Amino acid sequence: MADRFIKMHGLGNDFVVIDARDAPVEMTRARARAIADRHTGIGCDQLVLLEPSSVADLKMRIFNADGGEVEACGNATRCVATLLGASAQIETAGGMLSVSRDDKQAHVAMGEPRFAWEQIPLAMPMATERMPVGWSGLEAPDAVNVGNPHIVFFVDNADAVDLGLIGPEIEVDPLFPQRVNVNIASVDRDNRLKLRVWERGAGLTQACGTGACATAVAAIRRKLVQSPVTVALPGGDLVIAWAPGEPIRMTGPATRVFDGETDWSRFG
Ligand SMILES: N[C@H](CCC[C@H](N)C(=O)O)C(=O)O
Repeated sequence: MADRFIKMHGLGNDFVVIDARDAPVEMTRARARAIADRHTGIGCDQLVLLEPSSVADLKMRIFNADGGEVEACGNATRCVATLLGASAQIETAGGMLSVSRDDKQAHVAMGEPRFAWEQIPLAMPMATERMPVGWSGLEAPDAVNVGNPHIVFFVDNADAVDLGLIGPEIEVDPLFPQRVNVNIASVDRDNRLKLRVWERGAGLTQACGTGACATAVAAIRRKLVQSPVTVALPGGDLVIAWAPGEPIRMTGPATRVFDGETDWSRFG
């Protein structure tokens, strides 16, 4: 019997979504990597597996293109929100998420950000604002956990940084025991951030929802912008709202591209 999937994207960050709520699909690192492969598989930045939940409308599991299972994916959360009712709860490894949708946008409460070095996590005690570290001229970043680990550098022009070169180096630096998503941001014009992201386990993507959340939180803390802030990614804009003590709220589009069928036993 053919297995169904839905190809979706959030601002060009693309997903293969498998709804396994009625029939389990065994997912391994090798199978996730094989499905995500853009040459020999279906192709996506992340694979999203939906399973039954005893505490929410469903459980969302996220696998990066390298096969690694991770805690959070903001763009995928908006996509999954459009498969549910007007409002819903989604259980993830990074925490419980409240989502809602209208005919154009999806809205996600991403939980509260965490800032302590052991919550990022870092390999040693360290201030996580204007950290005393640097790579190839990128200095004094902020580290934020928004369900998954992010490091945020603020520069004069985000487009002037060769993120394809420096991103993979920082991603695997021993300072980050679970690796890290690397964000390069600049204040674009009044109250708007330009953001480029090297994603842990996926590389350069058109957009990163959790990256936009982490960057907006760091910029609001530094008083570079005020909440709500527009974050301009290569694939388009997200609006992020946050104040200390509150969950991060993200709003943006989600696109269903096509429905497909395959046999998962072919992969991995
Ligand atoms: N690469 C991320 C997962 C996907 C995040 C991104 N696609 C988003 O929209 O948040 C990580 O390893 O934590």
